[in-house]
Amino acid sequence: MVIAAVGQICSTASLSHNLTQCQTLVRRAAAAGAKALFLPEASDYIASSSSETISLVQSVTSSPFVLGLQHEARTSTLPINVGIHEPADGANKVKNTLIWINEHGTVTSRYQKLHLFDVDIPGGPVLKESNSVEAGRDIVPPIDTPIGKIGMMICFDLRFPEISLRLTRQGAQVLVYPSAFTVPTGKAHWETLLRGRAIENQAFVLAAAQCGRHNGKRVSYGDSIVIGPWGEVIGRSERVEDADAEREGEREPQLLLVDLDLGLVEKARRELPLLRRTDVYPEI
Ligand SMILES: O=C(O)CNC(=O)[C@H](CS)NC(=O)CCC(=O)C(=O)O
Repeated sequence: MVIAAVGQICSTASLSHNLTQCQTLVRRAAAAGAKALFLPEASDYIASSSSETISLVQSVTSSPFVLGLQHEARTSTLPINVGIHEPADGANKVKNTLIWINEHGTVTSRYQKLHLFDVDIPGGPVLKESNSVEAGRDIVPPIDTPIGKIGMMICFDLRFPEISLRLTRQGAQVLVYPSAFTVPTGKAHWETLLRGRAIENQAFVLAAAQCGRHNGKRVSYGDSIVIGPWGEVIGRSERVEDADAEREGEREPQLLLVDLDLGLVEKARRELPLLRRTDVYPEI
C-alpha cells in the first residue's frame, strides 16, 4: 500500500497566492506520509481572458510558481505532479502542461495537453482554449513513480478514451486527469467519465480539480476524485452546486489522502481480461 495525496485549490491570476495554497498542501501531504502529491490543471494561474493567460506565462526555469514548488518538493522529499502554463514554441500562445517534479525538486517529465476545450453552450460556458493555447502532439509514455506507472492526461482529454487506452497498453497503472471542469459539464459528465476511464482501463484514476470562483467570469466544479480499478470512488472533495452563488475566496485548499493497492490493478486485469478484437478494429 502506498499513500497518494490529491489536492484541490482555487487558482486566481496571482501566482504567489496560488503557490501559497499549494505549499500548504505539500506540507500536509508530506506530514501524512504521502509518496506523491497531485495538483490540478493550471495550478500556477487561471486568468480571466486569453490575453491575460498569455501575459502571465513564464518559462519553467523562471516561473516563481514552479521554482517555489521545486523547492517545496526538495525540502519535503515529495514528488509533485502539477498543471502549469509554459510559453508555446509559436508566437502568442501558451502550452497547457503537466509536469512531474521528483523528490529532489527536478522536473523530470512534461506532458502537453492534446485536446483543447472549445465550447459554446447557450446559457452555459463559452470558452475557447485554442485562442491562447497550442495543442500538444504527443502522448507521453507512462512514467515510473513511487506510486506506480502513471499515464498523464489533462482535463478535457478525459472525453477521449483513446489516449487512456494507449497509455494503458504502454503499462500505465494510474491515470491522472488534473482538471478545471466547468460547473454544468461537471454536474452532467465528470464522475461518469472518470469512472468509465477507470473501469475500461482497469486502472486507478486520480483527478485533482480546481474548485470555486477564479474571477468574475470563471467558476470550476471541484469534486476531486480518486477511483479504483473496479470503478469505485475511493475519495472525493467538495464541489460547487451553484456557480452563480459562488463567491471569490470561498474555497479553502483541500487534500484527499488515499491508500493505493496497485495489486488491485493486476487483480482486475487477471480476473476480467479485456481482450481486444484488433482483427476487427485498429489497435490503439
Ligand atoms: O484556462 C486555463 O488557464 C486552464 N485550462 C482550463 O481550465 C481548460 C481549458 S478552458 N478547461 C477544460 O479543459 C475544462 C473541460 C471541461 O469542463 C469539460 O470537458 O466539460
